[in-house]
Amino acid sequence: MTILDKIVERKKTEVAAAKLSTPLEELSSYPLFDRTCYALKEYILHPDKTGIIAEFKRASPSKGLINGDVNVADVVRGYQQAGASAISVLTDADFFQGSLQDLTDAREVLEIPLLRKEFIVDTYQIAEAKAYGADVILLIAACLTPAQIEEFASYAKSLGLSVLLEVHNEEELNSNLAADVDAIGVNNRNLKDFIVDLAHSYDLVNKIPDHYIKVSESGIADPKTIKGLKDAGFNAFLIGENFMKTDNPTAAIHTFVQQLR
Ligand SMILES: O=C(O)c1ccccc1NCC(=O)[C@H](O)[C@H](O)COP(=O)(O)O
Repeated sequence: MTILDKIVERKKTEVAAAKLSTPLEELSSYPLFDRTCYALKEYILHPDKTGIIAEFKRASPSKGLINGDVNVADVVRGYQQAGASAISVLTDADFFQGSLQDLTDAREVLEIPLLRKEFIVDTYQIAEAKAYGADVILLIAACLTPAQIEEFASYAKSLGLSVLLEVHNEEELNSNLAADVDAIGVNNRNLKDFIVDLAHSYDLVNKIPDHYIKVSESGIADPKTIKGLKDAGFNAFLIGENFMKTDNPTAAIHTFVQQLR
């Protein structure tokens, strides 16, 4: 069993418990459920922004603890001030030490799109994303069937959320080009063995239809890499560990962004 299989198994149990403790009708009465979301496409394509989707990530299966001594609101506020186009917050507790509270704490200080970075296996988690403050959800092709991706993307759209579809290879890309997806992310990290290789982005960029926002995800640690990915056709860059592993993620993103200009 791979880590990804274990995460997905754990998610199914977690969702079943959440549905019992907070039924969907209750979620939809949460104050944050009734709001207009920030549209991912608009912020990624905005000329004053960097295209960076900066991620708040305390820990990961591949690296263990990355940074246990950080405040989510302080970090994401700093990311926003540095010119991030959007923010990603991991909400998984068992493998990434995240929470839905982190998502809400981030929402309170942001005026740019907020991605719930989660392993979505059920539409319930999409409603939960909206109720706790997200504007964008992630659908991971390696965890879902093409029919689920269509259904989940359509449900997210009905709630006004943007949808980022994550793929790792050409087969996942070609089987899942759903109409309600806004952005396609190529994860440079293989979620089964954690090997990171930017070649995945370069191999797939021209195969992604141009009406989708194109995002390169994982393993980005050098501003020069962004220049190369932009020249190849990417609009956005998901970066977590490179900022989070430092003592001061806000200072790290500021320095990184200055080197982009
Ligand atoms: O990061 C991991 O170890 C990981 C393991 C298993 C499933 C997902 C995982 N990460 C999620 C992500 O996709 C990254 O957090 C995101 O792309 C940022 O990557 P990085 O800049 O390398 O932190």
